Amino acid sequence: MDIAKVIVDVPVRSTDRPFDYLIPDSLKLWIEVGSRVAVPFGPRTVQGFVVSLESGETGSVSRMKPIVEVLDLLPPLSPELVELGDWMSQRYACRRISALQAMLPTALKGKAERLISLGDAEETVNSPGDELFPLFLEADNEEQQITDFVRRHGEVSMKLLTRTFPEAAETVKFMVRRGVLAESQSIKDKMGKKKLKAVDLAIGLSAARESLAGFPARSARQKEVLSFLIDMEATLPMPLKNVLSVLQVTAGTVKALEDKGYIEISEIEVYRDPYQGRDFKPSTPLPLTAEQEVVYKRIVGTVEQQMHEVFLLHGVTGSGKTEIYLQCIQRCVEQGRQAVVLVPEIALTPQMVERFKGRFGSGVAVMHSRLSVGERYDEWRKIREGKAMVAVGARSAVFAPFANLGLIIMDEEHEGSYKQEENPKYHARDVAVRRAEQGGAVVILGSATPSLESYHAARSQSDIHFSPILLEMPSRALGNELPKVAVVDMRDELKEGNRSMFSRRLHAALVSRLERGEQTVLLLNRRGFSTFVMCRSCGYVAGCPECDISLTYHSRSDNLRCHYCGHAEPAPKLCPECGSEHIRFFGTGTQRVEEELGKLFPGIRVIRMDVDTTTEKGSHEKLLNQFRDKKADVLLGTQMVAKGLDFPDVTLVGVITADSALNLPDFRAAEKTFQLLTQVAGRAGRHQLPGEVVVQSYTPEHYSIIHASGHDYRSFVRDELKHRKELHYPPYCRLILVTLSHEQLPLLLKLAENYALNIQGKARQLRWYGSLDKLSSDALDLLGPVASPLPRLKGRYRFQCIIKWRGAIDAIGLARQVAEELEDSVRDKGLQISIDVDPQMLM
Ligand SMILES: Nc1ncnc2c1ncn2[C@@H]1O[C@H](COP(=O)(O)OP(=O)(O)OP(=O)(O)O)[C@@H](O)[C@H]1O
Ligand SMILES: [Zn+2]
Repeated sequence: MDIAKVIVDVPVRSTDRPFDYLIPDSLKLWIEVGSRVAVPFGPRTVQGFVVSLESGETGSVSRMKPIVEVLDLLPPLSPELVELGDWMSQRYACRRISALQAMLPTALKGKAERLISLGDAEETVNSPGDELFPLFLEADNEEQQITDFVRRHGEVSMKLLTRTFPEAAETVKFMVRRGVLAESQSIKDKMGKKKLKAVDLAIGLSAARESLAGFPARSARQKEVLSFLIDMEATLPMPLKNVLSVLQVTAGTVKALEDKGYIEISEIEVYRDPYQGRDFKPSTPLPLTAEQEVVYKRIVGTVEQQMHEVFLLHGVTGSGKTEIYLQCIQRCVEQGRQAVVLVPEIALTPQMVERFKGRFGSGVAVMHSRLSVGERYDEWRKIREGKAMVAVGARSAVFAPFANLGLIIMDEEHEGSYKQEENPKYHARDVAVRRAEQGGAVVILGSATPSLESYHAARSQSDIHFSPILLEMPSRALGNELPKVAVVDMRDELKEGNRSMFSRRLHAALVSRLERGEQTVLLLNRRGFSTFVMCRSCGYVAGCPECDISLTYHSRSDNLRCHYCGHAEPAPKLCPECGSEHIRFFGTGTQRVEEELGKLFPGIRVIRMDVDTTTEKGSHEKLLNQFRDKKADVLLGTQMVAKGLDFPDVTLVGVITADSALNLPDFRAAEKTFQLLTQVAGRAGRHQLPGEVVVQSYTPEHYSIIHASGHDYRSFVRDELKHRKELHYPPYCRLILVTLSHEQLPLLLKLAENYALNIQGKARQLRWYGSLDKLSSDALDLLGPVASPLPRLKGRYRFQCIIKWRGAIDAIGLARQVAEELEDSVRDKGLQISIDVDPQMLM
């Protein structure tokens, strides 16, 4: 094998294919499928990934450029992941490089760096013993200083060189041209490995013991260090800073011991552990309930056979799904295979992590966005280097580089956050199923409210995505009832003169919890709300000058911000349109609810959890711990409070407005409302004390609210599927959202119409175009073009088309092909086309 096919990191469409490179003999041992390499590309050196190896004919090989270097000892990608990347690029109409990069931690997004070393000319002049000619090394000669500096380092980055010699750029260029210095390029990672000075014994243990006697009183401190190291022999090498802090000695003392040859100080590589110093309460497997036992047996049988299968575990809140996950993982690990647990980002609570770390200890790697770049890199390396058996993480953990993955669990599988909204726009559920198929692994999709796509696929064995086996757990593990849910019609409250955001029912329920010392969770469904600024006199609404959406008021900084482009401006005191002072902030923010609570219940202790109070690292955990330790009566928050919490003293859950999201232009609005209400209701009464739920609504007659209050998933599914079928929405077809954007509106309009016409024309030729009414047939339909719900973003106008399709046709390929043809046909590079396959948001 002397040719490597490489996908290069150059973000244009024309490079979205493998390029051939020669593998130099010196690198033959190191290059595998999945290796990350530096390769020449035009005048530059870029990063790339080896996707296959071939032997070439002599003629073609001689013209190829060689690979410059291999960037890692272990290839960061496995052949399996490379193949998965290939699949993703077709499934999501994305570039292969972006699929591969999505699999790796940010730390490995290497960028080219200019390196300077000694050139041939310099070596012939100076190398025959320049110590013989000290006079030539005059320090005031800039060229000579630079040469010396480069010689001392062997190779230096241009960055370091210009930092040391600020005026050097011109001189270096001149020297490179004369061949005195040579320039090359290499790839430098964003983040290096963390190294630490560590102390170890340099002589044998018994020799060290004997030498203790030889220390005079003057070196008593050194003796102390040495005898300490002898005692701690089992944990050597030990970080130097620990020795210094434990013994309160200076670095000089330790250095003196090193000079005498007793010990050695060297650099060791350490993992940055985000959970360092934390004790997790060890847990052991619980005896399973009868319901759990049936489900466990069914899944674990397949795990033991190492076969591929997808299970949809529909278990009500508190049914003990997590215990099933834990025991299945245990079986998987006992077989020498590894497991991935996916949880939605906001459900990645410390409580969740604790349950896995408590069972599997340090064999658990945790990956989520709150970790620093370095921490994430090190958790990833723990997996790659075989030091972890279980990975718990948000959506991208589906790419955890395990060598022999046996089980992928996706908790709360219905969550929209499993879909990535930037390129590559993948859904972790589909990627998980595909990855498990490749490697003969089991997938468990767990939820109290499965997505309609998964549930429908399980029941009808439809071929839209995959065909999971449905397993159900209808009762709670601890035997207690699901909480009673009361729905309050807020229109009646208003009619009867209650203008507060709390209904009388919720108010009374809160009072009784405060009296009994029990706890309450309050949910403010913020989807669909915004705290925008409006003038009560003229109706002016403050909007973003770039994006055509209203600005959001942030009270902390007293300014207005655009959530799409980041534009910020001071909050106005007077209306810029009419000059009126009656310009106010609208919408119900968590802060306003908190203020209201304070007024209604003096002395009430509230913990507010939302994006504002959880920006700092660890703040989420701190707030939850305070609540668990009963330092507050009420936990008030957005969606964050709805998931995964399991606190024994929570007996009341209140939902301030259940239906705020029902009117969004989103065909999943009812499903999301139902899911959120069911999830949050499930936080109440999970242990001994019975729970109560109060849901406030302006449309209590809506079926999503009625069925959520009855904990009636099946009826909800029945009603919702009826709508989906009538209106041709998933799961009865699939969608592709195509968004075209350009700075010039008239041109964009023309291009968007072209796009739609071309799709329709081609579909007609292929005999795909037609009605989606006939359920069984291949069909494709196109809606639009229409202005996007966000018609302008960052100064660009946006139009969208929605492709609806069904059957065994390559609609994704068509959407992509037509987009590329359109891009090629316009010379103007200002056109951008984004393709979102199976979109979660139609915005
Ligand atoms: N077999 C068992 N024996 C005793 N207690 C159990 C058992 N299984 C689960 N539990 C307990 O029941 C409670 C609910 O379980 P768990 O949190 O796993 O439910 P869940 O299905 O994941 O719920 P949710 O979907 O609401 O997050 C927990 O306190 C858990 O410790
Ligand atoms: Zn904006």
